[in-house]
Amino acid sequence: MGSTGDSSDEFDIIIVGAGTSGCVLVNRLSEDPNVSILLVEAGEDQSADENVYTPGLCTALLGNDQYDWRYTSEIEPGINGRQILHPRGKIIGGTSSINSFALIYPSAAGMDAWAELGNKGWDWKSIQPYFKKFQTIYPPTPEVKKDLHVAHNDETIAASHGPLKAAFPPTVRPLQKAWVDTFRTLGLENRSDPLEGHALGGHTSTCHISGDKYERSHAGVAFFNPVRERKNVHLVTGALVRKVELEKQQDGVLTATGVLYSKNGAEFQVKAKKEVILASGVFNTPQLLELSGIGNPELLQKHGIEVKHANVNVGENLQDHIKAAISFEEIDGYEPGASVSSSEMRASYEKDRTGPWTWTAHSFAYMPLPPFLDAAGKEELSKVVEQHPPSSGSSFAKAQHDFICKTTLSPDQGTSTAFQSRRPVVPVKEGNYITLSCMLSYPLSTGSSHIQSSDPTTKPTIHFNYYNHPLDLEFHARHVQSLAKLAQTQPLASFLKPGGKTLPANLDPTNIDDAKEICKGFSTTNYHPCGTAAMLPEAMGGVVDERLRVYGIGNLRVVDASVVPIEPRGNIITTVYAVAEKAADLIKKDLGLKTSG
Ligand SMILES: Cc1cc2nc3c(=O)[nH]c(=O)nc-3n(C[C@H](O)[C@H](O)[C@H](O)COP(=O)(O)OP(=O)(O)OC[C@H]3O[C@@H](n4cnc5c(N)ncnc54)[C@H](O)[C@@H]3O)c2cc1C
Repeated sequence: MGSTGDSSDEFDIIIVGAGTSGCVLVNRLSEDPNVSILLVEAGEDQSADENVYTPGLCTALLGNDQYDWRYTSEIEPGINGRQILHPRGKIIGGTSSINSFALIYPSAAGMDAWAELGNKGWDWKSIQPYFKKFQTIYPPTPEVKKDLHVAHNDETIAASHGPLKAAFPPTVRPLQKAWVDTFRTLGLENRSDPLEGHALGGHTSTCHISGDKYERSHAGVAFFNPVRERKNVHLVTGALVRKVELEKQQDGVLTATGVLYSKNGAEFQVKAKKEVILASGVFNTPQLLELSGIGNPELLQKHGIEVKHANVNVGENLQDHIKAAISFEEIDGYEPGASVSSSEMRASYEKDRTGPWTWTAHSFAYMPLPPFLDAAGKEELSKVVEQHPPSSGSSFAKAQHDFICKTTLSPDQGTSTAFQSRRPVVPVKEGNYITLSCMLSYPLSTGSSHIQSSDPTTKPTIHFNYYNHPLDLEFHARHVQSLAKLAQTQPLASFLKPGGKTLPANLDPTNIDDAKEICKGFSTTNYHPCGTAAMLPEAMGGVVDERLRVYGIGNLRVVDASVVPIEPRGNIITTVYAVAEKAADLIKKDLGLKTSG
């Protein structure tokens, strides 16, 4: 690995952010030994830290300055004025190094909707191969395969051949089995390989945990470590990029020529001969664009930043997956794991990678709404949709609205991702609970993330506008009602105490108004913000084109969750990896880079 930090340094490509996307890019682009790449990361390499690599210790990472940027939303009127904490990884591997491991997949219809917005080459058929390219899936044991009715095709597992390691749980707990069996009772067992884009119903997800050592497989260990010794790869950590340098070229095109970063109190200017790529994440990427003079002129002028290129779309279109939950008191005597002390858990994990610290349970479902409604409920849902046309006249809002409403009315499309966990939805003094959650897959509400100062160390102002679009609350409350039905279905029902308590107390989810109160009063983020530098035609709200080039600027791209125009159905990281893999191919082609293998 080469040295950096010298103000005279010059590279072919500078990637800002060694996070989920940045690590994929440096791995793939450095396959060409003739291209020099600098990766600039604000955090440090903490892959050897037990909180990072031990699945069972992952909660220690959140809200801790050592690993987390610790963002917070502004007051959100739609959720009773609450503010929501938004962790983001400040560490090699970025948010993949602090997240919750679940690998859930988008729907073919959802990806096709991206293409229909004008993004040529981003339909499901074109992007699907990249979901296999980024990972290697360890096959489940025969017992796990049988008990969990695993739907992943053996061919898919065999064909996955990428750096990220993904695995099924090593053992099956009774509640995990009950989860998939409950969906079988409802006729909603998922029989479709989730990587085929048509999954529907209950299943157990894989996690990005290595199936041999039971350690977190994050972008840093999977994508960056194998290439860090390449002579053309250069890394600087603890370095905050303050802005992208832009210069007008002889042909009149405003072009990215490098970045300015600070480290240990000193500033460094580094040049990029070919490209600067922002992979800094959903809040920091728009912040860097704005600090560099690309954004809404009014906002930039307010903060004394020279307007280099006006684009009011920068930092807009922020979307997130919000989740609501109900907790049910569990039967007496079912408390798996509760009898094992943390010193015992540590001992078994350290000795031979066994015990509860190896895994975090991931019982998921791609939940359609209509199968949980009776005839009157379906009719009512259709009426609700008719009463709420697109909220603004923009062509993006109309296209987004049409796609989401059509999908929500379909019995064959999962429009919430449901899962079970053990943490009660509100803190309780006593009792054991099973919590069923549902995350609204396709939100219509959009918000923004913008600078509030020209100082790069000041956090941006983040507004999600949760439930700002009335249909989000209508749809989400009905999904909450589905959870109540799920809880009454066997075998899950047999784990819940008959007549036991439910949380939040005094709200009856079978009543739609109470279900809405559960959403407004208790829902929180599922941590998948996206969309702040959206890949869309500029007139529709775009910041980058379908080759992820920033409009109006030469040699500048964005590759991270910011470019996602419409939230994917499931948890977002599989899509982030697939987008980064596809972006690497686009960049190689555009720059004429060689590919190995
Ligand atoms: C608590 C939590 C749990 C989650 N669980 C899941 C899950 O189970 N499944 C799932 O699919 N998704 C999950 N996610 C979401 C998922 O992990 C993220 O969406 C994804 O990792 C984002 O990748 P990215 O490349 O956009 O950005 P990141 O991975 O965040 O990378 C951005 C990088 O840029 C660096 N950076 C930023 N600004 C600068 C700057 N100015 N100078 C230098 N470096 C900079 C950052 O430090 C970081 O390393 C979770 C997220 C959180 C917070």
